This record gives sequence, structure tokens and C-alpha cells, in this order.
Amino acid sequence: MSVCNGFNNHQNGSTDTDDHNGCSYETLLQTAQYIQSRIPHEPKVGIICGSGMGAYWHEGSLAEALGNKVIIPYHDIPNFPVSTVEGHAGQLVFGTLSNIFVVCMQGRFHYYEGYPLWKCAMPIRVMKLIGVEFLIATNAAGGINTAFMEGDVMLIKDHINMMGFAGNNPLQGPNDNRWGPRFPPMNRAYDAGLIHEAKQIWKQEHLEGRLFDGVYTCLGGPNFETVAELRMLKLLGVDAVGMSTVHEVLTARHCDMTVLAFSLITNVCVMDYQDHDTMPSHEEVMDVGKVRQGTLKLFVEKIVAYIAENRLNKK
Ligand SMILES: O=P(O)(O)O[C@@H]1C[C@H](O)[C@@H](CO)O1
Ligand code: HPA
Repeated sequence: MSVCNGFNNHQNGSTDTDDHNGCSYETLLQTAQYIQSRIPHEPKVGIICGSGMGAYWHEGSLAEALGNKVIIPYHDIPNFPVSTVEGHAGQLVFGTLSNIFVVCMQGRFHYYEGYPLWKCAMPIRVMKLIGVEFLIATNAAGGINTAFMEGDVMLIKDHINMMGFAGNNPLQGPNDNRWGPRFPPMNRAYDAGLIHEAKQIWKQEHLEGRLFDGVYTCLGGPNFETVAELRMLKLLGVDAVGMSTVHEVLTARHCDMTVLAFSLITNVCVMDYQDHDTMPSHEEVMDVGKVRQGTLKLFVEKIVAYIAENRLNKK
């Protein structure tokens, strides 16, 4: 058995960050085989439940709503990282949603936790190996677009890979063609058809609140941004800023998954020096997530139903 460095695994407990391309295809096959031995079906849709969408085991979360659940804590999964963010449940939850078998990542991995980007995104490759074709990634983000208010939802139509500008990319290092090509295109990272359908669903279901689309960027965190940084991001065309998702989407597109992603705007970014009272906090992020999780749960459920009826087996 090849043991991969850099994981809090059962074998070595090490956190070596040098091994930047992480685990080999063969090692992740072992991870996938462990998971497959615990579940009754292949999930075709993977859902990342971020801070805005029940990363916590709150009653009423999407993961809790799955039928015939199989729950696998991350710490039981060979080669998997463990969640360290306050409140993140840290488990894969399998089960039925809209009559198909799906997997929810309840809690994700962030760069600021000390994990390199390839490791933050490694669960995407595991999802691929167990059968996932469609990824729905959700996150909490700060609203930079001045039209945005707390509680709004932004479908991600594109991203700016700020960390990539600095040479930090989950795909760096040797490329294994079994995952995907050395130079993957990213101009259609977010599926335009799914974005269109998601907007239709929001309207048809009369979901509560406002839905936008826009450009997301991920910074390394863990600090929230300075006023000058936010102003710079605004100039660059960023609508919402967070600390995740981009590296997951790069990894998912590299292995040819279809991606839909959205941000819950949990706070309006403080863009001027006169505002002495407003300060973002993780507590606020969790609170807004809790308030909005019922609506987002319904949203995702309907999107999954659409995928099941119209997109599965048609890729
Ligand atoms: O996991 P996501 O991207 O939803 O979480 C955001 C970014 C930080 O982890 C956290 C800040 O409160 O929320
Ligand atoms: N900045 C970065 N990440 C975030 C924010 C923010 O304002 N809100 C929630 N996640």
C-alpha cells in the first residue's frame, strides 16, 4: 500500500506540505474503495456544503435531509484530511435527494487551515473516482458588489484565481493524465446551462430572497480583508470574496466534472474608512447561513432534480 505524505491519516499522521501533488491516483483509488465498501450506490452528484449551507450539523441542513443516510466522518477515511474550522461537521453524508443518490461534503478544507491547495481539493478527485459527474459547490462570501445585501445568493458565473496569480494552484506539480490534461481550459468553468436553469428554478419555486450572478474570488484567509484590498478587488471586477471553492472548481474541471457553484452573501464588505461599527465575523457568517439554509436546501434539491431528469446519462 502506498502511503501518501501530507495527510492526517491512520498510517503516519504527518502533515508534510512538500509533496505538492499529493497522493497518487493509486492511493486515492484505495480511498475510493474504502468509501465504496460503505455505500450502496454510486453518487452522481456531489454537493459541497460550505459555511453558508449547513457545514454544521444544524437541524434542517441539506445533509440532514438526505434519505437513507450513510455518514462517514473524515477521520475514518484513509488519506482524508480532517476539518478544523469551528463548526464544520467534517463528514461525508451519502443518501437520496430528489430520488437520486448523492454525496454531501459537510465541511470543506481551506488553505488557512494549513493544507496546501491540492489537499484542500483532494476530495473532488475522490468524488470523481466514486462516480460523481456533477459538482454543486456552495460557500459563504462577503459582498463586494454594492447591490448585494446580507442573505442574497450569487450564482458564480466565473472566478478570478487570485492565488493562482501568485503561482499557487492545486494542479501544479506532475500531471497524471488519468485525471485530466496538463493545461486544462477554464473559460467554461461554470456550466452556463445549469446557471440558466438555476435562475429558472429560483423564480418558479418563488424562493425567498434575491438571486444574482457574479464573479467570485478566493483569498487565502483566515483574516477578512482590508478596505484597500476590497477596493482593489472591486476594481478587478470581483462581486464576492471568500476563502474556498476556486481550487475545488479547478480540480473538478480538470477531471471533467460539470460545475455549478453559488455563494451565500453572509456580510456586506466594509468598503470605506468611515464605517467604524461594522466588522465581519465568523459568527455572523454562521448565523446568516443558519437563517438561509432552508431556502438553499430547497434550491439545491430542485437543482438536483433538474440534473437527474435532464442531464444525467447525457454528458
Ligand atoms: O467554507 P466557506 O468558503 O463557505 O467558508 C467561508 C470562508 C471561511 O472559511 C469562513 C469565514 O467565516 O466562511
Ligand atoms: N471575506 C472572505 N471570506 C468570507 C467573507 C468575507 O467577507 N464572508 C464569508 N466568507
